[in-house]
Amino acid sequence: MRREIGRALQQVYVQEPDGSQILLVPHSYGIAKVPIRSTPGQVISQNAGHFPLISSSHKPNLDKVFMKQLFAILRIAFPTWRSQEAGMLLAHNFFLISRTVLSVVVARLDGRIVRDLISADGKGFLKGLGLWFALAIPSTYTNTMLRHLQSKLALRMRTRLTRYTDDLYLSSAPHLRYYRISPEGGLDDVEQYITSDVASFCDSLSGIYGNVLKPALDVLLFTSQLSRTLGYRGTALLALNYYVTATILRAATPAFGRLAAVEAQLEGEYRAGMGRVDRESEEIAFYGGGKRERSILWSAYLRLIRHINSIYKIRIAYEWTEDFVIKYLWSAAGYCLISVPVFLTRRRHVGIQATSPALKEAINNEVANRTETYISSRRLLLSLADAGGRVMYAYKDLLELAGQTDRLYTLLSTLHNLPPLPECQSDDYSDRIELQNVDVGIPAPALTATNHAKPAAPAAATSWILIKDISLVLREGEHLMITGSNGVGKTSVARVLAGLWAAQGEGEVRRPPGRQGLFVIPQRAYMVTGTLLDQVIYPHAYPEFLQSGKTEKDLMEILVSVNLAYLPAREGGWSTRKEWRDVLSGGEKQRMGLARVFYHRPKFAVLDECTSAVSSDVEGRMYEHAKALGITLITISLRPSLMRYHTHLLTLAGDGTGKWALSRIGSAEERMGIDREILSLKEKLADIVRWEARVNELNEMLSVSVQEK
Ligand SMILES: Nc1ncnc2c1ncn2[C@@H]1O[C@H](COP(=O)(O)OP(=O)(O)OP(=O)(O)O)[C@@H](O)[C@H]1O
Repeated sequence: MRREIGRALQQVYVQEPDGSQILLVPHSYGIAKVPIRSTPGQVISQNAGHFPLISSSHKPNLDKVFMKQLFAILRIAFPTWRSQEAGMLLAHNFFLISRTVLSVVVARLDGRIVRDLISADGKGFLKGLGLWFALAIPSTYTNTMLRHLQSKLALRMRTRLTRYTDDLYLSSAPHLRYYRISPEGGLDDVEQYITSDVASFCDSLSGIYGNVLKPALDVLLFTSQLSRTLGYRGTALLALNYYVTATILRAATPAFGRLAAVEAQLEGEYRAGMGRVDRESEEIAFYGGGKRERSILWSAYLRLIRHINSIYKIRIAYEWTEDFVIKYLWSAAGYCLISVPVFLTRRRHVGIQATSPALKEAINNEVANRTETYISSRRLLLSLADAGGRVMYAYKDLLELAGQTDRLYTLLSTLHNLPPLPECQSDDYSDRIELQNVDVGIPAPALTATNHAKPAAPAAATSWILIKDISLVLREGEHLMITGSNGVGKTSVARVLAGLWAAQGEGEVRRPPGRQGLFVIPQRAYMVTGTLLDQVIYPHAYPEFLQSGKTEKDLMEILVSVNLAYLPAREGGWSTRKEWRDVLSGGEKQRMGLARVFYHRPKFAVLDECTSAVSSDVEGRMYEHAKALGITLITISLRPSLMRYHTHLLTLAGDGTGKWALSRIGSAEERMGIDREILSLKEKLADIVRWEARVNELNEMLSVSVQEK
């Protein structure tokens, strides 16, 4: 079984002919097969209309905006009335109603048992007791099922929302929302939204459903039952009681929605800080930055607990009022209401001396009946007080739900509203890359009206242009080197080529389609979670590797070409799982990047300073190998030694003017220029010998004058 689990971990999923996938998830010493169908683009664009951006001045509350937000999210959580979730909701409703009906029956039975007891009716008493036990079975089962269905419903909703959010967030081509949500969407700490906020929204919503619907149902049913015995005056008093209570509590309720949203945001900031330390632990350790990081984390943590503490303080006054109103005001109202029929509608017989046996029995019957009415009414009133109390308590929960809804809505509306990236991949350009009058610039934030809990840092409304009006055509076999000083925009050119940033201005970018057309190895080496094999084939997964027809032997040849042939033997084989980010050295990670290029064999490969830590002899061999495989290279580098592997040179000015120059490497003019530079450098080197002799002379003169003194 362990081997099977290992294979499932390696395999990850099975591709189905209809395009869906079956995920293989190790679960309880077995493998669960979970079918996954990604959300169709049509559904996403249909939903987009329900997620307009909300003004940043809106504060979460129980208002129209909340209802709109909630319904927009519910469309995703309950896509059709035939879904499993809808079935669960139906079952939940059934149990909710059953429980209320059972409570009424139990209250009536309670009165009956006491009546039989008072009137010494042994047979009736035993029958009542039998019924009591018979009712206990469905009552307790109903309670258990309610709790179970509530948790299941929360989990189902979470799964639906997580799948949808993941599809929207991670569906790579063409919109790259995971890459753009922070800089362009202005939303930070997205992991908190997707993991924690989705879960707490679902828990709250499914809890609220039971917490509001059931007591509300109880209140209606109990009130209608009680009105029979209370009469119209009692019922009117009951309604007045509800009104007064709701008014007092509404006035005393703080803005729980906003408080909940801010708490989630602070939680996210603290969590992101922890994640950063984990990710960058080695760099921090080299700098000895533990103390500094601790103070940053502590300040984030203190902000969080101060906020939670202030919520607790605010709650004291609120909960005090709540308890006073619900426990004491309601009980007092209950006593008054029960007394209404006793004092006002019935004559008082108790205490009258009965003379005849018939009158005595009549009085006894009346006392028994009144006791029955009293017991039933009291039980109903107690249940009513309890249900009403829970409706009132739920007000606070509803406000908190409004805060959580607002957070989730903000995530979904930001994801839906990110403007699409312009299409730059085309089959017509399968053998070349073309830039026509393109301005390369840092994209400006695209969304301004979102309701982020934290106001976004002021950012430029328009994009900042780094390189102006660039035009070039690069055909297969023409290797381009891009150079220029730091921060001039070399990587930004790669971003535009890869479609991560839209071209600014009127210009157009055209490139061959897909990963096979253009493959970028970024500056920072990225290691994926998984096996050693997964590192080489990334972003392919194992099923795609199998489909590609390549074998482990091919992978071994690739590792030989990047001087990493020792890895499989050293690490215990291709299926070894490790934290590769920490295991491999900087240079090894960079070589792994090149191994990926050799595996995918794209037409064009952008190598962004991705050999800076590789020794130059190995670097040269890797460049030659790439060219031999027919890969056209676009290298971003500051190392002149790499120029010899390229045919064209793009130099970015770096003087803030956005100017650039494209030249052929190896042309006569280029060589003459280089020769001239070498000559002038040699002359300068010859001067150094003369200068050194002169420095020695001067030093000697200086020491002589010191001695003379
Ligand atoms: N997402 C971003 N938001 C804001 N500014 C950015 C962003 N990405 C890059 N920049 C800025 O754009 C400029 C160009 O960045 P780029 O990464 O293209 O530089 P580079 O020429 O590759 O530099 P280096 O040689 O140091 O790698 C830099 O000043 C950088 O600070």
